Amino acid sequence: MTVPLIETKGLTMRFGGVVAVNNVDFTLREMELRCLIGPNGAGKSTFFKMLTGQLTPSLGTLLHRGDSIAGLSPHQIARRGVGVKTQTPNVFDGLSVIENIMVSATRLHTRKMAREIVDEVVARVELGAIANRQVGILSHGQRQWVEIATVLAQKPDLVLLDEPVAGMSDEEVDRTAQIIREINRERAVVVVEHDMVFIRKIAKTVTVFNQGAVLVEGDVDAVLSDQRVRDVYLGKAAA
Ligand SMILES: Nc1ncnc2c1ncn2[C@@H]1O[C@H](COP(=O)(O)OP(=O)(O)OP(=O)(O)O)[C@@H](O)[C@H]1O
Repeated sequence: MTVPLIETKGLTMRFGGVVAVNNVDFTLREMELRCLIGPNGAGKSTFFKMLTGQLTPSLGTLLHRGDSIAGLSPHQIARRGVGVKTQTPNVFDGLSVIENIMVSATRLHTRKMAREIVDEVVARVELGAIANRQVGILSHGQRQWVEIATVLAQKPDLVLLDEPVAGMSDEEVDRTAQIIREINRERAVVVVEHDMVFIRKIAKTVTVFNQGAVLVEGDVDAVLSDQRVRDVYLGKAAA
């Protein structure tokens, strides 16, 4: 049997008396694209932060290619090939697009290799037209794409994206969906997102969280038409 890229068993996170993530079993295969959805407070961000090393699980196992990563720092997890785009901005406004990607690439690679990576990532995310612009003057969508490019510059095998289309226009959402599909040609991707239109554009398999646990998981069409999902989430969120 092949070892999963990520596997959790009984993963649990408590904040005092609040059980934010409760006994979650989750498996992600190499090259998979998985969307995590669920209503506010369902535990998606907490689960995501355990994968990235921002939070240390209270209980349970968390494996990356069979090795425990529970308690490793975000930097150690990044070195294992897990790239993360959080909701918090992580680019330098005063630097150009290329400079930002270079800074990120040189964190994990030699300068010579970083230069090659910058060219590859600029092409992959189609940032050539704005490559020399200062990030501070870019539109919201363009900034998000630069953020994604800085994640790709670390050459991860797994890309974790927390609400990548929040605040984007319809065109920007379309473009982001394209970028994510492109990334998924070579890498596994986990996306936490609220935007159902976007989920339908990119998702194959969806995991629905509710009250800290996995409510249902499966093919996007089956999941989004599941009555239990509609009751907890779509009934309120989708028109
Ligand atoms: N640092 C913290 N301290 C205490 N409680 C927390 C903390 N972080 C999250 N929680 C609680 O854990 C539960 C799950 O929150 P979480 O942010 O993971 O949900 P979510 O599904 O990501 O929600 P949203 O879609 O609103 O981002 C909530 O009840 C939240 O209030």
